[in-house]
Amino acid sequence: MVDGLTKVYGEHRAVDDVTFSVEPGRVTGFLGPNGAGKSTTLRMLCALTRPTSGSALLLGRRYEDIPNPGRTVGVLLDASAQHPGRTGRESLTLSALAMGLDRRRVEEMLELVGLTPAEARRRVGAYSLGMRQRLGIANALLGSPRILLLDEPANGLDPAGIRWMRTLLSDFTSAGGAALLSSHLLREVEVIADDLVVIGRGRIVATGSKEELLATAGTVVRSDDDRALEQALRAQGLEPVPSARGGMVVEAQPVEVGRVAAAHRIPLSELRPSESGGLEERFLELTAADAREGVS
Ligand SMILES: Nc1ncnc2c1ncn2[C@@H]1O[C@H](COP(=O)(O)OP(=O)(O)OP(=O)(O)O)[C@@H](O)[C@H]1O
Repeated sequence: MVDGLTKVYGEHRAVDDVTFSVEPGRVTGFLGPNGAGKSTTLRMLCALTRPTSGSALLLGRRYEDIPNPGRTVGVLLDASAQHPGRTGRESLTLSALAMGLDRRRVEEMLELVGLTPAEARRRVGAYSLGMRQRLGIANALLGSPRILLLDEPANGLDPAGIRWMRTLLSDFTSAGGAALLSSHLLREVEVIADDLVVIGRGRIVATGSKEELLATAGTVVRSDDDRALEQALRAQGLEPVPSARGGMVVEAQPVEVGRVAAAHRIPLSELRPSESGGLEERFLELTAADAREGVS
C-alpha cells in the first residue's frame, strides 16, 4: 500500500523511504513520537500532500484516481478541522449528499458513534474534543468504506471512549475492512491494534503483528562501561540499541551478552531478558535514539 514513500521539506526528510501495507481484517497501529512523520504519511495516502518519491496506493489506486473516494476510504485527519458553525447532523448530511448517500445513513452513523439527537443538534464549535472525534469517525464511516485512515483518533477520548473505539474498529475489520490509525501513545495502540508499524524520524523502525513485536527476544544489559560493552558487542556482529531507561538492548540471549562482557572483563550491573516490559519497553528502545537526537 505504501512503497518507498518519501517526503522532503527543504533539507528535512519528514518521511524517508517508508514501506508497509495494511491488511484487510486487521487494525494497523501507526506508532511514533511527535514529529515522526505519521501525519505526513497519512496526508500523502489521501492526496493532501504530494510525495517527493514513492507511492501510496489504496486497493491498488492512488486516492485521486478513486471516483467518489469516500465510499472506498474513510478519512479522519483532524477532528478539530470540522466546520464549527454547522451542527453535527448538518455536517454529516452534507457529506452524505456529496457522496450520493441516503440521509438515513446519517442517523445510523450518529447512533453508531453515540451522539444523541440533542448533541447532533448542537454546533460543532461547542463540541468537546471527544465528541468531535466521534463525529469525525461517523463522517469517515459514512460511505461504508473498505479502508479507514485515522490520525490520532483516540485523542480526546477517555478510557471508556478508547474501549468503544476498539469495539467499533473490531466490527469494521471483522467485516473485512482495513484500518490504519496513528498514535504517539503506545498504550492506546496496544489496546486497539492487531499489527504495528513503528516510525521514528521519518523512517520505519519496526513492523509486525503486535504479538510478534512483543515476543521479540532481547536482552537488557547495563554495565560499568557501556561504551566499551557496546564496542565489544558490535565486534561480535550484534547491534545494541541504547535504552531510554539507561543501558542498552541487544537482540541476543542474555547468556550470549554475558559471555561477551566476561570475555572483555566488563562488569555488568544488569542483565535480563527484555520481554518483561512488553511493547512499551520495546517502543522506548526503538524510539530512544530518535528522541535523543531530536533534543540535541
Ligand atoms: N508543510 C510542512 N513543511 C515543513 N515541514 C513539515 C511540514 N509538515 C510536516 N513537517 C515536518 O515533518 C516532520 C513530520 O511531521 P508529521 O506531522 O508528519 O509528524 P507526526 O508523526 O504526525 O507528529 P505529530 O504527532 O506531532 O503530528 C516534522 O518534523 C514536521 O515539522
